[in-house]
This record gives sequence, structure tokens and C-alpha cells, in this order.
Amino acid sequence: MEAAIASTGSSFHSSPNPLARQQRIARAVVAFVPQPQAHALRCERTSHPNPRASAAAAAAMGGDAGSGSVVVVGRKKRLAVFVSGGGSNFRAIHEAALGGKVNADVVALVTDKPGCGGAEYARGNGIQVIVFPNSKSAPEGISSDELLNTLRELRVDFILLAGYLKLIPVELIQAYPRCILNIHPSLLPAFGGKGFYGLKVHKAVIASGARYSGPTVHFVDEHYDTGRTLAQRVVPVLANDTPEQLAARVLHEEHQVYVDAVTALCEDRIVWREDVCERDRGKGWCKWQPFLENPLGQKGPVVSSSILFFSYYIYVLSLGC
Ligand SMILES: Nc1nc2c(c(=O)[nH]1)N[C@@H](CN(C=O)c1ccc(C(=O)N[C@@H](CCC(=O)O)C(=O)O)cc1)CN2
Ligand SMILES: NCC(=O)N[C@@H]1O[C@H](COP(=O)([O-])[O-])[C@@H](O)[C@H]1O
Repeated sequence: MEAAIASTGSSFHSSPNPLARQQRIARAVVAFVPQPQAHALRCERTSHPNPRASAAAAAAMGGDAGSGSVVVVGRKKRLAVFVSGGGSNFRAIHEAALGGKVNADVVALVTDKPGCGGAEYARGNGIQVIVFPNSKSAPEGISSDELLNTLRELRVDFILLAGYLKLIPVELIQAYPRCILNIHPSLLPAFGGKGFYGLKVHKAVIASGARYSGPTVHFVDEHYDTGRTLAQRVVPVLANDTPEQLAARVLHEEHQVYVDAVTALCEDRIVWREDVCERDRGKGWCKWQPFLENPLGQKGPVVSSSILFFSYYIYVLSLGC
């Protein structure tokens, strides 16, 4: 059962307080809410715009915060992108960040293949290249602990996997809860897991006789491709498709859906819906499902948090006149 509980208010943190948590578990948190501050599990590293301030800003801009007409943008987020190959998704995200669509800076490229296309692009664009992990083919690579320290020194908020072919260690997953995304070239859970990467995925899709395929953006957990799905796009599988033709069709959609997902992530517009949990009856388990907020709604003017807070105080001063 899901209730449409759309509320503005502080962002939702998984509280250590079991009673408070149980009370919350009894309520479903709505998946699509009209504005960024509604109930949501946020990555600890992002800012939380003040709901009253955004309402004031919306009023000042003639919008209506309740209708999602104002997207509040906090501080610029800092991204580390992990790549093993050509890096076209990495380039799409970097270009979207440079163009202002994604409210972020790409501060590091992490790769297990220092000679790959993604690493070359990063060097040509002044982005720090980090080789991880250490291996025979990349002896200059660093350890998990060194990588974690480097990402912290760079104040990285989110990690984006984009064609990275190594398993992300559990210590990185634990250090960045709900802050690591991956893009996979099939409609997970189909055609995912160990051994499913690159053209292998598209060969399996064609061999299966599937009529549709497409990219999946998902949060990363300690296993390959089993994290919570955030966004998907669908493309047709044509009768005479080669794996390369299907790969190109899927890749085109990947660039769109990943940029959209990262845009939402950096604007704090991902909300987590929790199904009513039957934990108190001793069965079942709770599922948190991340959703892009307002995915079909109109996006209002983008307001920087500084303008937002300034308009809020003008609004408050005007009340006193
Ligand atoms: N902890 C996680 N790490 C990674 C995930 C993830 O979901 N959780 N996603 C992968 C990306 N990926 C699919 O999207 C993926 C990449 C690689 C493999 C795979 O089977 N790799 C081979 C090695 C390939 C090579 O080194 O050339 C293997 O492990 O044997 C499966 C899925 C990134 N990391
Ligand atoms: N399972 C992981 C996997 O197969 N990832 C896939 O590797 C390609 C990387 O392309 P890019 O380097 O041009 O972004 C992309 O198609 C991505 O979905």
C-alpha cells in the first residue's frame, strides 16, 4: 500500500531511533514529490535547501513551490567518474557539467587502464587521473585505502561508474552510501552480473530473442548490477541487429539517461520510496526504491541557493513593513 504523502520538510535520514524509524516504516514515502525538500534519503554529503526559503523564493518568482515550479540548486557537487574504456558517458557528463546542466564539477577520473580513451580525455581537460586498482598491468595503481583517502581529500560527493570493469570494493560502497551510480547496457535485472559487460551483454540480448533492450542507471552495492534501479530507457532490438548496432542504439540512450539521472542526483531530486514493511509481523523486509523526482513534470527556473536565501530574507523583511 502506498500513500501519497507529499510533504515539504527536512530531508529524511535513516534515524538510529528504532521507534521513530518503525513509525516511519509504517508510512510509505511517496515516490514522486513536487519539490526537492520533501521526504527523501539524501547522501550525507549534499546540502539540504531550507523549505521555507524555497517557498519564499517561489513566491518571489511568481512560482508555486508546491507545484514543483522552482528547482532549488544547492552547492556544486564534486564528481569522480570511473572508466575502463572510451569514456563516452564520462564525456557526456563532463560536457553537461561544463554547460551547467549538471550542477557539479568532475574532479577526478579513476581508471584501471591508464591508457584508455577516458583517461586521455581527462588529461586533455585538466581532470586528475587516478589509477585504481594496483595490478600487474597497472603497477602505478593505488590501493582501496589510498583511493578512499584521495576521494575524501578531493571532497568527492558522488561516484559515477561509466564503463568501469572492476568490482568496487565494499569499503568504498560503505564510505559512499547511496552515492555511487552505475550505468549498465541492458534492462536489469536481465543480462547483468559477472561476465556481462560491453558487447557480451548485447550478444546475449540478441541470442535470447528479446524484442527490447536499453540502459539501466542503478545505485551500486557490493555485487555486480544488483543495486537499486533508478532509471531505464527502452530501445527496440531489430530483427537483423548485430551486437555492434544494438550497442550503438543503447549507447545513444545511455548518454541521455545518465545525464538526466546525474542532473537529478546533483540537485537533490532523488527520493526513496519505502514499501510498507511487514517487519513487525516478522516477515518480509523493507525495500527502499529510488525514484527521479517529478520525472514527467515541467522543470521550473533553476534557482541557486544564494539567490534563494537572499530572496527569503527580502521576503521576511517585507513581512515586517
Ligand atoms: N560493487 C560493484 N562494482 C561494480 C558494479 C556494481 O554494480 N557493483 N558495476 C560494474 C559495471 N558492470 C556492469 O554494469 C560490470 C563490469 C564488469 C563485469 C565483469 O564481469 N568484469 C570481469 C572483469 C572484466 C575485465 O577486467 O576486463 C570480472 O569481474 O570477471 C561485470 C559487470 C563496475 N563495478
Ligand atoms: N557492465 C558494464 C558495461 O558493460 N558498461 C558499458 O560499457 C560501455 C562503456 O562505454 P563508454 O566508455 O563509451 O562510456 C557502456 O555501454 C556501458 O553501459
